[in-house]
Amino acid sequence: MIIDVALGDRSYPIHIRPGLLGDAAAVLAPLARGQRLVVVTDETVATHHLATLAAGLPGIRLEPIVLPPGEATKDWAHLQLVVERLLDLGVERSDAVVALGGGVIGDLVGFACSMLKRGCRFVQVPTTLLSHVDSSVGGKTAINAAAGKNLVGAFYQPVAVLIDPAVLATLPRRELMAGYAEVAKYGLINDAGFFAWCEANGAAVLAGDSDAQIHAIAHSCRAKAAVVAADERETDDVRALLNLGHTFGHAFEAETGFSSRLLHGEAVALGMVLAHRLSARLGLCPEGDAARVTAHLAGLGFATEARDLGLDCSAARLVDHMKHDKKMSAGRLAFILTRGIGRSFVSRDVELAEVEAFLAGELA
Ligand SMILES: NC(=O)c1ccc[n+]([C@@H]2O[C@H](COP(=O)([O-])OP(=O)(O)OC[C@H]3O[C@@H](n4cnc5c(N)ncnc54)[C@H](O)[C@@H]3O)[C@@H](O)[C@H]2O)c1
Ligand SMILES: O=C(O)C(=O)C[C@@H](O)[C@H](O)[C@H](O)COP(=O)(O)O
Ligand SMILES: [Zn+2]
Repeated sequence: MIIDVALGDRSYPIHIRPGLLGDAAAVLAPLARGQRLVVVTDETVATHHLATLAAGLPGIRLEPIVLPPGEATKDWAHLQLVVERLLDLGVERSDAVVALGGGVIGDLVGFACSMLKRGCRFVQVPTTLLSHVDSSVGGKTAINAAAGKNLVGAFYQPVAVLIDPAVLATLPRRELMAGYAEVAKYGLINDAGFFAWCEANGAAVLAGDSDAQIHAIAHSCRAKAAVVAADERETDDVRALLNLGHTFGHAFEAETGFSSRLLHGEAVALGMVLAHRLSARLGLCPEGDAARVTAHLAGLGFATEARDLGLDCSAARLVDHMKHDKKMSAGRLAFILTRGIGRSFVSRDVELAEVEAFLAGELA
């Protein structure tokens, strides 16, 4: 199956097929200059999947750059390391660098490629559910800064995305769940029917049912491709909806130091619950819808109570993290709220004092 991301002369295909990782020559061989491809990956992904990629590319020499796994790798030091290695390897602008891994590798490598010689091509070969359904598509690339999540980055599109759902067989359940949060997000944003599908099939996705996983991936990629085509640079209050739950989520991630204590998807799951509860408190969303979101995610094993994170911090401190949100403008935060399941919208009417009072209640 191929889904197109329609962006004029920067359009690209998302290929989705079980077994694609070991059979990628048709897409990747034409991108290999001098029969060589540079692949940036992490240690865990290299162990599980690098040999499969290589086996499907006979006659092509892979030059792997292997980084430590985890969110901490999305930092200045590893950005510099990747850029310097790409320069040492003589990567040219017209070369295509392969980002093989989860969202950390995709975000970091995409950003490195955006600046290498003012831009070389890159291919996303995502290996987590989160990167299949979200991070590999749309061209948001970034690293984290001391001040917060994804604060240094660029919009820079890949030339192709290759998704092999079979690689999810080696992904730990906790990581599968983290990706599932971003799947459910598409339903909560603007597709109540898809949220109902998630309620019926979420457990199957997490149990490894390949039909359910492929449906979740394809539906999510189509939804994301449509949003990105409509508002690539998040200027029209369309793409910003993909940030549902992220203003809370990124604050929790910052507070836990971008560590494995709290994964991005786990933070987003809790953040989406809180966005629904805050919307209900503001009289915008039926309490029943907020309860339904909590019930679905809690039923699958997500933490849905901020107080259960064991954070040793005040609501004011979390709001301080939120002040670094990229959706801040003229001192006001654009917050993704909702009128109910599938009815999210961008609000600029939320007072940070109101958010702080709400969070104080959630942490108590
Ligand atoms: N650019 C975007 O639009 C976008 C969207 C959503 C999230 N993100 C970013 O993505 C990052 C999270 O991505 P992630 O959840 O993929 O995390 P990740 O890249 O850290 O991968 C999760 C873990 O799974 C391991 N792994 C990857 N594939 C595997 C496989 N097939 N089998 C076994 N282990 C495997 C990795 O080594 C890592 O330890 C965050 O930094 C987040 O901010 C970006
Ligand atoms: O692609 C987007 O747009 C998103 O917002 C997707 C999010 O899931 C993702 O976490 C993104 O990196 C967050 O973007 P940011 O601009 O808040 O850093
Ligand atoms: Zn996200």
